[in-house]
Amino acid sequence: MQPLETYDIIFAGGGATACVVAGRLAEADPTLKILIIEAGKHTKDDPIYVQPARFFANLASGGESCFYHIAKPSEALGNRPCIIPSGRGVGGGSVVNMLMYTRASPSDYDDWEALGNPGWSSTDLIPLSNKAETFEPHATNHGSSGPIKISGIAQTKIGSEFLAVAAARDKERGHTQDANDLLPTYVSSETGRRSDTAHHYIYNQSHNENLQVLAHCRVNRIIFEPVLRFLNDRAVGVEYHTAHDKSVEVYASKLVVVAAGTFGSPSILERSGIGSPDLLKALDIRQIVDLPAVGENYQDHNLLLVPYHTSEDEQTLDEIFHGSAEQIKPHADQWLRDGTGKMTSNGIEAGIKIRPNAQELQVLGPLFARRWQEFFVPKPDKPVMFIGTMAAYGGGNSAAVAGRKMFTVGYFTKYPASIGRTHIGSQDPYAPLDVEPGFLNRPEDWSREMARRMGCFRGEFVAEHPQFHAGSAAICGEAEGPVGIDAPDILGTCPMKPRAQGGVVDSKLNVYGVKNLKVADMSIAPTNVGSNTYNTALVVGEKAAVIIAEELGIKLAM
Ligand SMILES: Cc1cc2nc3c(=O)[nH]c(=O)nc-3n(C[C@H](O)[C@H](O)[C@H](O)COP(=O)(O)OP(=O)(O)OC[C@H]3O[C@@H](n4cnc5c(N)ncnc54)[C@H](O)[C@@H]3O)c2cc1C
Repeated sequence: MQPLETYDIIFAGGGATACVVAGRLAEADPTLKILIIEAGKHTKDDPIYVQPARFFANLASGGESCFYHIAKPSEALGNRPCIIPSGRGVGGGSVVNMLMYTRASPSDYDDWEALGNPGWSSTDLIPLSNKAETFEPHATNHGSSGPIKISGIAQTKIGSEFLAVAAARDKERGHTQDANDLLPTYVSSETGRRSDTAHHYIYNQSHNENLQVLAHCRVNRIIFEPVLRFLNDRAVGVEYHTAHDKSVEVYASKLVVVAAGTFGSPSILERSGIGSPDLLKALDIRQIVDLPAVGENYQDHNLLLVPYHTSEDEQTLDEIFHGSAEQIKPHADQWLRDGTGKMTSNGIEAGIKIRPNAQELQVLGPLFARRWQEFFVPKPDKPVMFIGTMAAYGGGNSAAVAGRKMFTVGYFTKYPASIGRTHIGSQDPYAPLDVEPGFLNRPEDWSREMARRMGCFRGEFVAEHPQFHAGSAAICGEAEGPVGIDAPDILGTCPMKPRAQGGVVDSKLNVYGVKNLKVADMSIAPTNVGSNTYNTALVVGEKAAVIIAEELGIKLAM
């Protein structure tokens, strides 16, 4: 790659959303000079990213595919810290995630619009979700020609058994339409490959020399230039550190887009002097904009992965998730031969987005009842939880799978009432962040059980079942050590709202108080969505591309 002297647009961060925006703009106008600066490595054609079933071992390895943010210990988690991963590498979360396909509830986007964001309603955004996808399972109201391929070929029977139990034993349950079935995945049935944004929006345009990606480079701050004295500052470039820790400045004539994700984007803004005056003063950073909402409003889904034993004749993915190179080889060989078999699967084959029945509401008590009445009753498309199966052991104790086959049930709360924050603790772009996710701070955030009724059930893997205080349905156990409880569907730390109501960007994604600076990633989501968040990242990316193309007078493909 021959570096250019200046660029038209620079992306600070090259994750799921950035690749969509940059790829769409480059495709529409190949003369546009675009630079993506990404902290992680290139991911092109690397088996750990493109072979779907390798996602688990890749995450469990604790390697360089993710940032692992260690939060401050909190009372609600028994004074333990929790660890929250976020994607790292070209494609960000889209190359490392669990490949589960679910969509936001329409009312989620309508809530965004109602917060003062014209053009962000479900009527505006669902067509953009369709534009991004080719949805292979037969369904109405989905896309049929987008770059992201969605399929759903079950490799085990565990998902269908789970759905059979739900249908037969839980007749009173409330649920929403998406998802309430076998679960689609971000996998192409034609190739068996993961459908991430790096390969499907960026690497497929490697012939375009004006679309450049710098991997292993960490953006430190935005460079500003005053427009006029006393007037807003204008973003003109970024300063980044190379893998060899050399500091480099690079300039953009039209726009800088911060797209470093829910943790990365507020950090870059704060290091650039945009944030709370108290924090900036304490860290000796020159204030560009007084914007105290930066880094606040952190939201996620709470997830518990609860493992069970199953019978030895059951098909599971344990040999790929936890197996030796020798055990994995036949599956990798089959995948290389014709893109089929267990290597194409994430093992997460069924799920239900559930709402409680009248009896459960009684059990859940008055605190949740208030949240139910105020938040869930007026929006019948919002689930309280997602419950789904994984046809493998979903924990990190390798002894668990020695000689026993396992399955796991995942319990996600979709709209936790608890809200947290993330801020920088120093000017150093490599320093750990001060993260307070707020998990379970509010007692309305709760859980539910099904696995013991499934035919494949052969007992709990007790060591990893949550231990509750007597009489409590919502407090985490008192065991020592860190706890994994986030989904990690992280969002909200640079929310799109009016400035006076705690916003960081306006509905055109412009950062308040400066010019030529936008944020485009899941940090702009002002409120939570009732789905895993990759789909919403695609939507934000497609919408950002439309906004930027309109402003630059570029015609985008519809
Ligand atoms: C482990 C995991 C599992 C998930 N499973 C699912 C799932 O099954 N289904 C689903 O729908 N969603 C899932 N998600 C969520 C989904 O992947 C995210 O919502 C999505 O990736 C968010 O996109 P983003 O653009 O906001 O951020 P990201 O994709 O995280 O991109 C941000 C990028 O910015 C880079 N960056 C950060 N700081 C800097 C810096 N200073 N300089 C340069 N680059 C920087 C990062 O390296 C990263 O590549 C999962 C996420 C994770 C992490």
